[in-house]
Amino acid sequence: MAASKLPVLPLPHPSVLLPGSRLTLPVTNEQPSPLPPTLTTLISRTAARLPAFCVSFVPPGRNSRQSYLLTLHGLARVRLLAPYVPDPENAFIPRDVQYAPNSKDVPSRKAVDTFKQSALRLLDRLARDSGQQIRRDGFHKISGMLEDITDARAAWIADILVSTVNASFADKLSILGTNDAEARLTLATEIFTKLVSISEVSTKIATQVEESVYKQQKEHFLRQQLAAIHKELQSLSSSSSGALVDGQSPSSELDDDEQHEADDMADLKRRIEAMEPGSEERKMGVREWRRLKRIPQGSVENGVIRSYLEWLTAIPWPNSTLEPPRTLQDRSFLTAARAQLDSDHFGLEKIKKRLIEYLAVVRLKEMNAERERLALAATAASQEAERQKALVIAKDSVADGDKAKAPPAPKSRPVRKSVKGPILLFVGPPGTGKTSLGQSVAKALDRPFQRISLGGVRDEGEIRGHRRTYVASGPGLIVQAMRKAGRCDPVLLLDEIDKIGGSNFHGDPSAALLEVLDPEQNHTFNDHYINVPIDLSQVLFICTANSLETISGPLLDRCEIVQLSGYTYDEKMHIARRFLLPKQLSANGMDSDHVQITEPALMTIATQYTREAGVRSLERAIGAVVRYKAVEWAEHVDAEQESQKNGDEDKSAVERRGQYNGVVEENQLEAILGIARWDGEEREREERRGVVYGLVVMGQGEGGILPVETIAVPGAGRLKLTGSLGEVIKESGEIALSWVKTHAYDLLITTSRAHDPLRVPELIDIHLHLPAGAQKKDGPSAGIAMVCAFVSLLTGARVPTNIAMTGEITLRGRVTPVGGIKEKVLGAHRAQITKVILPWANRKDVEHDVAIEIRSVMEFVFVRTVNEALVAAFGKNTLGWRNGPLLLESRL
Ligand SMILES: Nc1ncnc2c1ncn2[C@@H]1O[C@H](COP(=O)(O)OP(=O)(O)OP(=O)(O)O)[C@@H](O)[C@H]1O
Repeated sequence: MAASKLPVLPLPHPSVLLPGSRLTLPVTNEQPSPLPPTLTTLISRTAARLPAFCVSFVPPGRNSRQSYLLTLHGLARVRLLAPYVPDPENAFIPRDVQYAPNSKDVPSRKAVDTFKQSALRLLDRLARDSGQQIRRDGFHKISGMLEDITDARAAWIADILVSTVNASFADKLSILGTNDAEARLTLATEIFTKLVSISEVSTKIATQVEESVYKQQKEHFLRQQLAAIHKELQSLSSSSSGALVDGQSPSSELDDDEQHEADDMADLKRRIEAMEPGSEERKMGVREWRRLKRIPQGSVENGVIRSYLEWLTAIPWPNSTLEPPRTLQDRSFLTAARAQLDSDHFGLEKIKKRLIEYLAVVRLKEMNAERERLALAATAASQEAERQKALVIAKDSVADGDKAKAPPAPKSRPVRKSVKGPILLFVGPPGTGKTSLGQSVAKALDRPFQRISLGGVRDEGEIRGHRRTYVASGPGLIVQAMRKAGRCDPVLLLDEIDKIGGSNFHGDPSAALLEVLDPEQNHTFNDHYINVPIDLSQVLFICTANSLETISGPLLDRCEIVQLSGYTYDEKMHIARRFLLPKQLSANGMDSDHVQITEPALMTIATQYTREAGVRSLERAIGAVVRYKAVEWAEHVDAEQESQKNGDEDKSAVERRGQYNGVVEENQLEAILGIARWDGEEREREERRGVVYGLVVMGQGEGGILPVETIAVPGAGRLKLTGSLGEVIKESGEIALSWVKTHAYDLLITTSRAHDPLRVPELIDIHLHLPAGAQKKDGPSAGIAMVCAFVSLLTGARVPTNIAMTGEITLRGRVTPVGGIKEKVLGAHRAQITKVILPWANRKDVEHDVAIEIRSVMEFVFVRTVNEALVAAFGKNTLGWRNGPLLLESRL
């Protein structure tokens, strides 16, 4: 390593001079500024034998403010032996340096090849990215040189390339500090690869930005053009129509898009301004309005915000100025409510009584709340007066130079207290008037009524709305109903809450419903779309369900259950005459002069064309009859008019069609409604061995009869149960069979107490089936029916088909009470059962719930034990009791 002395010139940051490359710096006449020494590169044209770089000066032109240009040419690598300390006296004193040894090793082929590849790729990229032809040519020239270069010269060209390609300061420094040729090539390869990828990424980003800008510009440009075309067309059409209609241009509502757009926006703005100052909803409205103004019209985002604002401003937000309906304050409120309920519904006395109690509670609460409101308003008014007084004093004192503080303004939005009673839940079969009772309550309270159907709702979002990030998102059912109601205190009927889905991967709709119904939470109900807490505390919720089984415990907990059962035929007759027929007549443009349905005809419609607990099918059938008569009437009127037109001679048209007769008789029903659906069913119900009729309440809450069928088949002494039975009903079957087996000897089925009737005299299986297999059945109430069926099968005695029964049994042979007595008895009555066997403990239910007209036409036998049930079912002397039936007490 050769040592020498050379003068040192510090370069300004971030210049680095590499061997083989050139650097031009401006130099002023003044003293050089103390720039931080970056690299010690040596200078001397005269003093050194092996100079590190050559210099050339370009003197300034005539303008003396121009500086000299100093061009430096790098020659070799040298190391400064002592730290550089600038000497203010003499900037160019020679210092001790050491030349880097001349690397004799030729770098490996592989290193040279990869270096060349990376360098060529980089040069190619730079040439492509470069805007100037001259620079592009320069890069191509270097590429050409690079391809011809020898391996020994590769490291030399690496130095030149690194200083040419805009490498970073750190990279240039590390190249300068690496003397070994192979190491330098590897380093240069890394630098070039890095630069290529940086260039690729920045080109990509630049292209994307360019594209989006281009798109926006294009959209803007096209919109401008479109507007200009519209304008041009408008002026054309107005000038041409002006020529036609005396200077007046008829404008269609479809023409003036821009005007309507402006009107809509102004309307939206007005609605936001009308929101209560300082409220959450107003803040949100203002925020979104500002966003809307920033986003170009016609863009997707613009539409999304617009429809959000439409919703936000359409919700009836609680307002302190909203007056509660005066109806509640009226002294005759309860009498009027009673009259309303009576005018809308027949019967339902207990339910109406309960509703009147409910309305009385609502009224009391409202009156209390009103009193509190008045007291609050009085306090607020006196506070305001105080404030005004204080304000005047404060102003005076400010005028006097005294900086007294003005008293704070009172808080906005006084909260209106909730005035609702408990949440009512109407439970009962379809068509029993649950929805229409809700409507009557709303009418009585003089509030808007909205019905929300929850049947089949599986997605929480349907109740709570979907977040605005979803495509085509919108608010949930509650907010939709509130908007339609248009007031913050409507009556909302949540229909079919028993059909709402539970927790699944779409969330938990019933949990959302819980929040809606919970008075503790519903003053801040959160709809995901609206995203501002909504106060539902003024809403009166009424729920309906067909059965209570599928309603979750917490939901039931919040509700007060009001049970509606089916109607008797007698009630149906009244409802049909007083409500359904007049409703259908007016719906079909007829009146009672034109259609009269006779009493027997109406009864036939109710008994043979419909078999339901409610009156919906009955209403439909009556509607069909009325429509049929409406067609006849219309034809008759046409024929009359025709004859009048043709003069009196031509009466044949009317005669041809016959005279119109508005009376509907029983014998015309088949022509109008078709063959009766239930006719003859009773005849099918023939007495059979092993078949007994039980009483059930079905999924819709409707009572009816269900045959319990048994047969004996060759087998292994087992019981087989079919008919989509649940666990409880299966166990009931086992208990019934065990009881029969235990008493087989007493019932003369076997000849010894030790014999099993399923094994002696023959080995058999008993198959018990409950038809209507598609319907899931469960519950213990078929116990006595099963015992009777087994006894009938094994003894051959039969139970008459006019008898039906229900009751749970214990292993000791006791009959215990069951539920749904009213529905079951009504169902039995509809099915023309005349004798019903029921548990003794259910006497009170019959007494309280079953209408007197039903009790008077049906026989009720209340039994305490299975023995009594058997006597009631088979008759006193049918079964051959070994020791007399009443002596038979269970031995268990
Ligand atoms: N007691 C009654 N008096 C007069 N009309 C009645 C009575 N009960 C039901 N209706 C009429 O029967 C029709 C069906 O009643 P509604 O729609 O209220 O049944 P629902 O119990 O709500 O049935 P669903 O469970 O299917 O919703 C309505 O037109 C209603 O006015």
